[in-house]
Amino acid sequence: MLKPPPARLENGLLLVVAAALIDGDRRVLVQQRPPGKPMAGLWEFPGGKVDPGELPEAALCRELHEELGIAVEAACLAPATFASEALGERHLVLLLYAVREWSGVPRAQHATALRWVRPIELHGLDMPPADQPLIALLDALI
Ligand SMILES: Nc1nc2c([nH]c(=O)n2[C@@H]2O[C@H](COP(=O)(O)OP(=O)(O)OP(=O)(O)O)[C@@H](O)[C@H]2O)c(=O)[nH]1
Repeated sequence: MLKPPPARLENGLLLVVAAALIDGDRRVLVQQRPPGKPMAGLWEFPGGKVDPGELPEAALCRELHEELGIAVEAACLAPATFASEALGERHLVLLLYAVREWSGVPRAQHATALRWVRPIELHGLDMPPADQPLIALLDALI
């Protein structure tokens, strides 16, 4: 079945939601983008594009279930920060939520690998350009 195109705001912005899953040791979960996808090999926060007509929080709960096999209540998504960055010919707006409660054990469903890292370690990972400004903010947040 053909997937509907991702949500674009009227002005052409591409809306993406992502989660900083934070565990009891102040570590955050990142996943490695698989081969065949744009930016393959880079580490990112789990998440994805918001579908047409979908609320951002519903999209993120859906993506976390699809990508990690975990269940997250929308009420457990705490707005953390955002990124705004040119992405090829488009412009990406990425909403990052902090998540401290979920059900299940995160396991990579599509990603090449998962890693739990301290915020300081994010500086040493290859991440998409949009994520760079998020790293220092996360350090302060966690
Ligand atoms: N999930 C996620 N996407 C990010 C991050 N940083 C960043 O630039 N992006 C970009 O945001 C877009 C998200 O698209 P995606 O391909 O992961 O979305 P998706 O899961 O809906 O994939 P699909 O289109 O294959 O179904 C990509 O262009 C990705 O490179 C990040 O930290 N997490």
